[in-house]
Amino acid sequence: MTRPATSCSSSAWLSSTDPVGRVPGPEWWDQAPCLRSPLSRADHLDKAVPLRFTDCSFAYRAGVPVLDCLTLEFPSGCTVLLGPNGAGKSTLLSLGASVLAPASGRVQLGELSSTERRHRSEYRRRVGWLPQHIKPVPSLTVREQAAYAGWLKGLSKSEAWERSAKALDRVRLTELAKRRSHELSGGQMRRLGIAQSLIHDAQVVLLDEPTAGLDPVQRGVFRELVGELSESVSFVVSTHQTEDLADIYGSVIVFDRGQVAFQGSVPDFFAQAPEGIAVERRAESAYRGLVRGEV
Ligand SMILES: Nc1ncnc2c1ncn2[C@@H]1O[C@H](COP(=O)(O)OP(=O)(O)OP(=O)(O)O)[C@@H](O)[C@H]1O
Repeated sequence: MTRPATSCSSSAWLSSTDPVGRVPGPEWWDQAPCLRSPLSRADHLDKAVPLRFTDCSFAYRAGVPVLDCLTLEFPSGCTVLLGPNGAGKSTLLSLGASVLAPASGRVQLGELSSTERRHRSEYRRRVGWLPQHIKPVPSLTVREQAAYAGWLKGLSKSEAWERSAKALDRVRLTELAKRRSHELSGGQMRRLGIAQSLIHDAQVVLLDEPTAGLDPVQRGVFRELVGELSESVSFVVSTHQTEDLADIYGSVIVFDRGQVAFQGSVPDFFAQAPEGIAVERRAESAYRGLVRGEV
């Protein structure tokens, strides 16, 4: 591996020749050596590539399926994924991120398969993912951790370092860039996770409860960020927060017990609520009518 450009050389992370060996990372970073290969410009030309699940089945334990022959295509644009606890939303996003592999069926981004060995690194470069539980990488600063995520997704070290500044700015973490990431609060850590998932210009970004623990101002920042990026990136956002649905998303998927209970536009979703329900209660009412609840 080549050394980074000069402007970056003061950073401990950038001066290491093998950051993968030096830093024990969160689960998706542990796969770094097989993920890492240089990005080309052409990778991001065609943004509107559908993420598709075809006849997908998955179980953590034999005989207890979380997904059973699920077929689902996420539309381009911003999609909100709703569903009760245990419905399988995180599992679905982990399969979409290729952190988990289906027992049968296919997960594809366009023509790329998440499980075919020859497609895997390309697939992972095109998909950004914020897991539900994001961990600090010991000894790295906030900016180093963001840059490290970009490097693992195929950016050069110097490019990852440059882009990390923009990514942190987007989530309003610039002031904390030099702090060790393990010193961040839960909400700040979440914002770092969002920055990491955006740093390499993925085509599809999967965010698992990105606004959990964020204060109202930071939820507003998230809303603006998604609005700003959604012309060039497709988002799938799993959340339990339905208040600002119409302000952020174009489509809604309600997931219940591993199956799609509803898929459609935001107005179609609101139309599921009984007539006469106040505007501010329509999303909650529509949701309640569609799900059977926790398993
Ligand atoms: N690592 C695991 N090992 C065994 N079972 C698991 C594991 N992770 C999730 N499950 C089970 O799989 C099912 C789906 O869980 P999942 O986390 O995907 O749901 P979810 O919709 O994201 O829930 P929540 O809204 O509470 O985050 C649940 O029954 C859960 O108990």
